[in-house]
Amino acid sequence: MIETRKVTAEDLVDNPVIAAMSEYDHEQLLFCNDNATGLKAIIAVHNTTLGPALGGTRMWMYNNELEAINDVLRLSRGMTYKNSISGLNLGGGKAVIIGNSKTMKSEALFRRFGKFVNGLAGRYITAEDVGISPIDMTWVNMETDHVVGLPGKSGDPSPITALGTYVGMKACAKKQFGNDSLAGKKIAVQGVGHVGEYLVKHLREENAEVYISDIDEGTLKHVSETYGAKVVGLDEIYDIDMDIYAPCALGATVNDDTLSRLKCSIIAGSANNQLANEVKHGQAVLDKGIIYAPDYAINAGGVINVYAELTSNTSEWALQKAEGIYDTIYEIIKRSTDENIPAYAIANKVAEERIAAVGKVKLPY
Ligand SMILES: NC(=O)c1ccc[n+]([C@@H]2O[C@H](COP(=O)([O-])OP(=O)(O)OC[C@H]3O[C@@H](n4cnc5c(N)ncnc54)[C@H](O)[C@@H]3O)[C@@H](O)[C@H]2O)c1
Repeated sequence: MIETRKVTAEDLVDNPVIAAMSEYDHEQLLFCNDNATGLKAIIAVHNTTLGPALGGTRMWMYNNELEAINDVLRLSRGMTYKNSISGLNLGGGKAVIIGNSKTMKSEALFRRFGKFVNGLAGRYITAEDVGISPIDMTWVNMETDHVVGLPGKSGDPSPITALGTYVGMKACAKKQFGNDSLAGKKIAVQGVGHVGEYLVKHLREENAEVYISDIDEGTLKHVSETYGAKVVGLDEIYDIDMDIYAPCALGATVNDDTLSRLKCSIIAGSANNQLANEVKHGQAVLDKGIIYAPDYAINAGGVINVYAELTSNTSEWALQKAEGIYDTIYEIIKRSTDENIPAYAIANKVAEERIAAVGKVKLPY
């Protein structure tokens, strides 16, 4: 997670939006409006030093423009860090469509959005995010080639995200326990949806003792029976005796309350924005001697998957690249321990260092 100071109503009175962009060095913010289709969207290009800005499009009923601006600025910056730390030749971008994803979708709206994306001539490449389905992206694709993750292309990113999370967890085990075996380790996986289920499969194949929770009873029963994982309550999961906590559902589950209860010595999962407050809880985790695998580094399998599609690499290449998350996480947590600096801050530094180094030999895209 990359925290950004939120733009306030006062900022917008005293300063133009561009001042908010300059705070975290965003390159471009494109406001898109089309009365005929009802499209209201914002595309943010944060940084293109490493390559074209890639990041998904989110459709959300924001309460006001300020919320949408804040979200797109924060998310696009996060993509710059994720793409950089993953060693991809991609910058960071994101788009938000302001509207109700249940009632406002149409072919015309997404084709109009696709025209706006196309107008950026490849500086921004879009993909699915919250509120967007594959069919929506096929409509976008009718107007622009700058789309990834289309049906029939690189496919479901969840298995590769789970693989990256699994190997990242093993890297944490190596640092914390002296070897990377997860056999016999007590691991609590919160949320056994697309990524969580594949992760449980890897863990059970290595004979870890796996505990699971999920709000969906059917999913819980399926995963428990298929892999022999033990079901625990939604809140109980924070209190059980465990070695590793793997958040794979919600953000902000590492917070004041849970940190006073968690008995684990590793936090490694696929969920985005795991630390409720990056600075406060990143430091608290370090102080408690817990190894934390920064979320955007450990869950980068999905973006690696679409990068393979973009660069015409094979799925084997993507799998191999995702296995490299082991080394990425190990380097971050080793530096975190050696320098006594929270892991999230080290991850940010590593991402920034790569951008600065490559920036010396390359003009922005
Ligand atoms: N799918 C990917 O490739 C990918 C890539 C990067 C990051 N992520 C992140 O990983 C997480 C999981 O993604 P996913 O694709 O598996 O999503 P998903 O929706 O398929 O699975 C999430 C699961 O969490 C469950 N859940 C919701 N609230 C819960 C709660 N309070 N307690 C326990 N379980 C709860 C849901 O019922 C669901 O089964 C998300 O945070 C997502 O943003 C996913």
